[in-house]
Amino acid sequence: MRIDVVSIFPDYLAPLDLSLVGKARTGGLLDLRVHDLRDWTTDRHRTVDDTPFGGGAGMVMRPDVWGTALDSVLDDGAHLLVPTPSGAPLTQRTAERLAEEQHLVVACGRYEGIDARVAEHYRARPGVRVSEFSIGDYVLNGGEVAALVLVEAVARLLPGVVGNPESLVEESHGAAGLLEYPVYTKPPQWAGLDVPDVLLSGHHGRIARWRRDQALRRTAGRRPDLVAALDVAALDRADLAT
Ligand SMILES: N#Cc1c(-c2ccc3ccn(Cc4ccccn4)c3c2)n[nH]c1N
Repeated sequence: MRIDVVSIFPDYLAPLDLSLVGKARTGGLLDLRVHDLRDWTTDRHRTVDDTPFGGGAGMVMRPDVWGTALDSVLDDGAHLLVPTPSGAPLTQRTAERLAEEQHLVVACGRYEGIDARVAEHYRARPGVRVSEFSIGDYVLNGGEVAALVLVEAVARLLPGVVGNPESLVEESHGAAGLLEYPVYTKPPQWAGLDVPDVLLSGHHGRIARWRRDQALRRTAGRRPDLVAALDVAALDRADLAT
């Protein structure tokens, strides 16, 4: 998979040189290219923004600079992803679908956002899909943090990136749509607190049922919205697998 990220702060994406994503890059599993939007400016001041039509506070990113940049990195079949507070929620299901694709291009806006004609222009281009997404109901200063989130959420799903693929199934928002159960490790006693006895029992069936019960309780308590969407069939399949 190839992912291009375009930003006026390319150093913001430096953490993608680290850990699993960094290993995926050096191992050839992920071709990640980070670009400075200002490389496509033509004026002495390398200007990327201007005042908004219709007035209002802040500045808007110019469509012409973005158009030159995206024409340079987009190819047929690419999926243009634009982080924005007004975007569709980025979910695990979205990440799973994106991990199946060949080429993602993430356009990181700043200021009050990117001129709306940019997304409109590329939606009209045959062979290019455009998705505006959001990583949560809070306001950030730009799209770079969202790009970090998206790249990590997608890269970890690529074959060979995570050591034990089975770990991708049980985690929060995994196949059954439940939040993850609580996890414990040594020492068995810490700060006057014990590990639940069932986890020391060696009885795999009981452990699996306890974990599913804990996941259900957590999901009902913290994310009642997910309970309504629970895939009971997937839950039963997960149960049968234990
Ligand atoms: N994903 C995501 C985001 C963003 C986000 C993404 C891109 C940009 C480009 C500029 N800004 C600042 C800004 C502030 C106010 C109104 C418009 N724009 C961004 C914010 N905020 N919160 C999320 N979950």
